[in-house]
Amino acid sequence: MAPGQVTGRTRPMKPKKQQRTQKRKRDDVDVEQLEQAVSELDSKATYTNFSDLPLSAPTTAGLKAAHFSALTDIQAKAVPLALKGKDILGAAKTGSGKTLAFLVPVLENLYRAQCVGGDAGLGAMIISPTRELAIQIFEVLRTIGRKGHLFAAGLVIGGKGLQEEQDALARMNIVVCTPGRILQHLSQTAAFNVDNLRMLVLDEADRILDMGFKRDVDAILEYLPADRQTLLFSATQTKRVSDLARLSLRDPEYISVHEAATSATPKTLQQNYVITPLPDKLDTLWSFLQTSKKSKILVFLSSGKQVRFVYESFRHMQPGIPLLHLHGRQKQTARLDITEKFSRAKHSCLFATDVVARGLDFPAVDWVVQVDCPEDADTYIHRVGRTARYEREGRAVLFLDPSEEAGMLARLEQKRVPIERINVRAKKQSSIKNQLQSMCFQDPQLKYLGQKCFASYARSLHVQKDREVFKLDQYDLEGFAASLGLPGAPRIKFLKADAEEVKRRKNAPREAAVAGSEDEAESGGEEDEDGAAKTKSKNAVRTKYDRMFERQNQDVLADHYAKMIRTEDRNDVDMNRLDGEQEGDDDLFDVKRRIPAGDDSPSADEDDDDAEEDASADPATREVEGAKTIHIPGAKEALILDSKRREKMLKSKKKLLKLKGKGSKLVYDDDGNAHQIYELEDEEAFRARGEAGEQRRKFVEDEAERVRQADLLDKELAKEKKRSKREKRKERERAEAEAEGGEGDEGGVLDGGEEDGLANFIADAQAGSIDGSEAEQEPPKRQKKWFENDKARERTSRAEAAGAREIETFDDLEAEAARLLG
Ligand SMILES: Nc1ncnc2c1ncn2[C@@H]1O[C@H](COP(=O)(O)OP(=O)(O)OP(=O)(O)O)[C@@H](O)[C@H]1O
Repeated sequence: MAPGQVTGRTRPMKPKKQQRTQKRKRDDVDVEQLEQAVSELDSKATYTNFSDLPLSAPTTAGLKAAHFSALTDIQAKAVPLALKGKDILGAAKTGSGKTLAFLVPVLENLYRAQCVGGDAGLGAMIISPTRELAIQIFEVLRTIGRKGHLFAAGLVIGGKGLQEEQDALARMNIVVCTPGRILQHLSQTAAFNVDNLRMLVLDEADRILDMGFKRDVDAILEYLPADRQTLLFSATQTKRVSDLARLSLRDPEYISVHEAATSATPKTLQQNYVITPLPDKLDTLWSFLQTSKKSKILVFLSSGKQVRFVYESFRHMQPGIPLLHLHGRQKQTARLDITEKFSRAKHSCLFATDVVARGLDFPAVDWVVQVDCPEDADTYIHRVGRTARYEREGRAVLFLDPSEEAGMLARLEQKRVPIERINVRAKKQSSIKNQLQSMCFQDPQLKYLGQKCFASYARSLHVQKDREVFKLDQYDLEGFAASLGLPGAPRIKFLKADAEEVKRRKNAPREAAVAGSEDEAESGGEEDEDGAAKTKSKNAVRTKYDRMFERQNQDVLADHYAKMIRTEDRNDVDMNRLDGEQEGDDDLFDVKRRIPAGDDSPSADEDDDDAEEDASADPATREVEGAKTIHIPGAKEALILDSKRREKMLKSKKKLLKLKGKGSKLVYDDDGNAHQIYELEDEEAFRARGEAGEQRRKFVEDEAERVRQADLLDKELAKEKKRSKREKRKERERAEAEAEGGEGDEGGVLDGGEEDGLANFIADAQAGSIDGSEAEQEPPKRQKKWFENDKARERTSRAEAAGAREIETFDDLEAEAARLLG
């Protein structure tokens, strides 16, 4: 089988094509025999090997080449039924071979239907919730289809040019895809014809049918012919009647390999949990890595921001095991690269979101560590299923906050997940809190990541549906912030439920924009992190303001933005919130839209991105009394919003700075803690040191002594300076004297050393005199000074000339002085 391959019919037949045609003729005979054998197949019988089933020669050869011979439980039950054209809901444990349970029937049913080549059109569509899983399914399809099948198969998951995919789609017989991208083609690619579709497969069906993909899947189903075979597979299967109705299943067979089993997870998987209060989670994780350096570990965290922070901070601390990280916000190429690296690695630790929780078949994972509690038992089952695959051994450990223990254990018990508590050995437990703190202090980027990590974790807790497991008020969030190395918990604002309606009305324009974009996401979005459909606009025009207000966690400050805000306590990032708003502690983040007075539709300069950032992010902008007065922290007075010019001013960082007061100076101690220059001492500590008068006297004495010592030092330094000055002068005089003594001695004069300038000047003068041409000349006339007339200058010159001639000794000088005075 060649992916994306198509045969042309207008050109003369090449030898290869001839061979193919002959092969097809042979296949026709095969097909008839196979049809007969399949119709006689007893779907209730127990089959143990692939060779027991009526499979085509290419499939048999492909399976053999990949060393698949014995059927797994799910394969033994599902394949015969699927070969007979039945709709199937297949549920089996993770790693039990569900992929082959649907791929073998896909190849076989299309083969028997001779759905091959460009004219046959698309015969089978296999939908996966994530790109990584789609790629993996496609690889397995290639592996077992490469021995003689002529289907054109393709992968449509985005990340490539749309045009490229469009061209290939028109010729495909089998497509493996993600919901968002295939829907995009169904609605945009004219040549993509699905009228002949015979089989639809949903891998991780429960995930694909849940709310995140609902709109996409419903829209896809609209395009597909109703007369088709549908196969649904998952480790946690849906049996909801509404889902089955949506898919128009025809008398489906429900095959559950779980139901007979005592547990929903593989027998070879050892599962434990440890009670770790939220603030100690990273310490426990670090300690775990320190004791498992020779393992392959997959660590699940609840969001991409958590993943980034843990990866970046742990990387700096050099844990002694190669680290990788994967989340939905990474570029597709990077994601693939990391997936491959982790697959190949022998010892490595991958920090990841639930984007890798389902279906991925990383070889030989030793440990699955769930640092953040999964949202439900199904997610737990999929996560731990990344280890102990297909009869291999594996271990899983779940970190639970004390408040999560009872609720989560009850959920796991309901799903028949056997899990036991273990304790962390105190001896092995080490703390990285101080290291994280100093790293966050030194690296503002890391601190910013930490803030975002905190906010996203708090948000993830808040949006959890299962309130019996996730009790928001029982988490030590302050301690958690400290454990991330943050100087305090970024304050996250939760709305009060009853205040929600008021806010909704106030924020109506934003909500409309967000709702619009969500619609888009569900109908045309691509998968983003954690497998959720990503917002993607197609028809609605979204301005940058819409995007701006959709942003989450605006209350966590970016560095540049934090600098603009005067706070008593810099950790309290939510200090400058709207006046009069009440603090709630049990509801959603408040992402408050700040509406300029008298203008609901943003009118600022669309090109000024900085301005947009500042204006959007600045919680210091307040709405007071109908949003007419704005208070800028640090500004002397409130700013009245009475014109567009003033509004603009608020959007310019530079202008905003002008309105602000100056910051106060801080000094940092050796541990990196900031202090005011003069800080009041703790009163108790002060009293403990003795009576105030005595302390004062001692202070004065000490200071006097310090001043005396400093004075002595100063005097010594001054003396030293004087001495060296004197020596330098003497040195210079000596050099001058030597130079004068050596006049006429050419070598001596020109070898000026330190006093080159002087030596050269003398040499020039000599050259003039040797030349002789100007020997008898008068010295050049000096410039007239501003107070001299011509006569006065003449007089002075004569006197100078006379003086110059006569004064040679001290006696001459005295005589001249007497002459002048007399
Ligand atoms: N018949 C078989 N013989 C030997 N190995 C098999 C067989 N079927 C599947 N495997 C192997 O078992 C592993 C798990 O298979 P697969 O990925 O299909 O599991 P799964 O049930 O889809 O798991 P998940 O629920 O996590 O998606 C793979 O490495 C695959 O190669």
